[in-house]
Amino acid sequence: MAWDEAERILSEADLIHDGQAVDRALDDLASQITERLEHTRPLILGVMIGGMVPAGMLLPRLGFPLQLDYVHATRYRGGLSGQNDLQWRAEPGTPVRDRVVLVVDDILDEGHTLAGIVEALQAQGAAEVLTAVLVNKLHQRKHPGLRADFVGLEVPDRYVFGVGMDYKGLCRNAPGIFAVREPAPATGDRAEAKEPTQ
Ligand SMILES: O=P(O)(O)OC[C@H]1O[C@H](OP(=O)(O)OP(=O)(O)O)[C@H](O)[C@@H]1O
Ligand SMILES: Nc1nc2[nH]cnc2c(=O)[nH]1
Repeated sequence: MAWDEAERILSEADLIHDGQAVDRALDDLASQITERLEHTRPLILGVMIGGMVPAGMLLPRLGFPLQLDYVHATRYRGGLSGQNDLQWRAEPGTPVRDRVVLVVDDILDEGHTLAGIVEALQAQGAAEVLTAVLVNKLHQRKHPGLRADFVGLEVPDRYVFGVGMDYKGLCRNAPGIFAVREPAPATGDRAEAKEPTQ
């Protein structure tokens, strides 16, 4: 575990959304989800590990009958970039056949994790699979056609952590959403960038 490194990264990180913004986003997510799912007796599946924090903050905001369970599927496995394969560590313990299922995760980045989970739940006979993420990362590298049904906040195309999201397995408890500070460009790069174009 990179404890010292994680402390330094947190102290130098840029705050993208503070705790109040996260709370407002969760309120907003909850009202959208309520409008869509309140009469469906849904099965809510938190995606371990990161999804457990936003799922835990979201659930008390949902005032209708629902059932909670989890799946554990991971692509990053403590690293800062995703592997090609989605590793399943726990399939849902509750049968999903004929159920309306809401998958709750912390972040939609390239979308391979959510796509793999949605595909598995559909293959298991779920009646409908919806997805909710606390944050959506803005870039053009998404798994084709992948969008979350409910999105709390947008984040820039940087490595982010906090509210469930980790930095090398740590910092998931940071109370807002932070982005790892990017190193300043090398002097040579800067000089090159300033070079006038002919
Ligand atoms: O959209 P993608 O590019 O597929 O990435 C998003 C996934 O990455 C993180 O999981 P990770 O594999 O790091 O596991 P964790 O929940 O244990 O942090 C996060 O919790 C999402 O599940
Ligand atoms: N913690 C964290 N996990 C991710 N999984 C995919 N993208 C990210 C990210 O930016 N931060």
